[in-house]
Amino acid sequence: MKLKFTKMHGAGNDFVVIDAINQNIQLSTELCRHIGDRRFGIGADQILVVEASVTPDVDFRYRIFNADGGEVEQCGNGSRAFVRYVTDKKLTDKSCIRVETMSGIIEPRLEADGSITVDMGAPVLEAARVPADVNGLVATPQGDDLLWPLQIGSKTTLFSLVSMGNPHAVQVVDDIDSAPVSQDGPLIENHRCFPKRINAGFMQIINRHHIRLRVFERGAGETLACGTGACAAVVAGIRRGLLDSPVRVSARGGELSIAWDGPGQAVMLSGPAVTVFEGEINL
Ligand SMILES: N[C@@H](CCC[C@H](N)C(=O)O)C(=O)O
Repeated sequence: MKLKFTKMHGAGNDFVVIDAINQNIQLSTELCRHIGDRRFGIGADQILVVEASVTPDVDFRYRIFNADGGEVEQCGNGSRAFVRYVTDKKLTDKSCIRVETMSGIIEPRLEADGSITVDMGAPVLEAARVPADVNGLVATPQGDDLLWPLQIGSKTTLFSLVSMGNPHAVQVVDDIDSAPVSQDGPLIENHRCFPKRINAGFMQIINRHHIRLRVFERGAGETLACGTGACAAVVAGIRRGLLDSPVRVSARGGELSIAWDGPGQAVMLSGPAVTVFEGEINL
């Protein structure tokens, strides 16, 4: 079988995007792993699948698979790539579209200047709903925020737990370049407190409107940028009184911008979405 695809990225977080409206494709875990493989397949952090929605008033269904083949709830950078894709492929002529994901509806908007802003919905801040099993742990109150002390290797680290539809554990570090991302990332991702595993964010605060961020993503390893990770880090930083909206997020692969007005409000994510090439793969 031949499958047409488009290779895209958002701030270096790269995707294989597949049109499942005009192509008949059944994606298995194995197939996603093969497509995501950088040596034997095409190579990507995530595989994004564009489907028609069956829900009234919703334009598309958007499915997200990590490079390890697991289907996940949300992908912020992918949602911008999704909009660029459906617009360029003329699958819609709307500038504001409603997209169904595993974790609910998101509303990305194509701005007049070509940039894309996504209403990512309100963050979930209760640890149990992230989900995290923190029974027995003592949370550290900081204002109205809670920091959870987790044993990572031989040390105890304080984490903010945030769900943007997908789970994030965010810690503040002094220096992002020397942060133990590759060493601690897998330990955090697979920590026994996180029944669905977790994305591990390492945030360095530059000033109240600017952070540097690295994310060890669940199912993909460290990526050059993580959109939901940027949302989660900014939400955590604002709740701890360390940041003010809007916040510029410098990732290794590019810049994102996050705005959030506080609990119960939607997080707005802006950033680039770029098409790299089109191709066809024999499967
Ligand atoms: N790169 C993404 C997040 C993709 C999913 C994540 N790895 C997970 O497993 O939750 C983004 O830009 O948000």
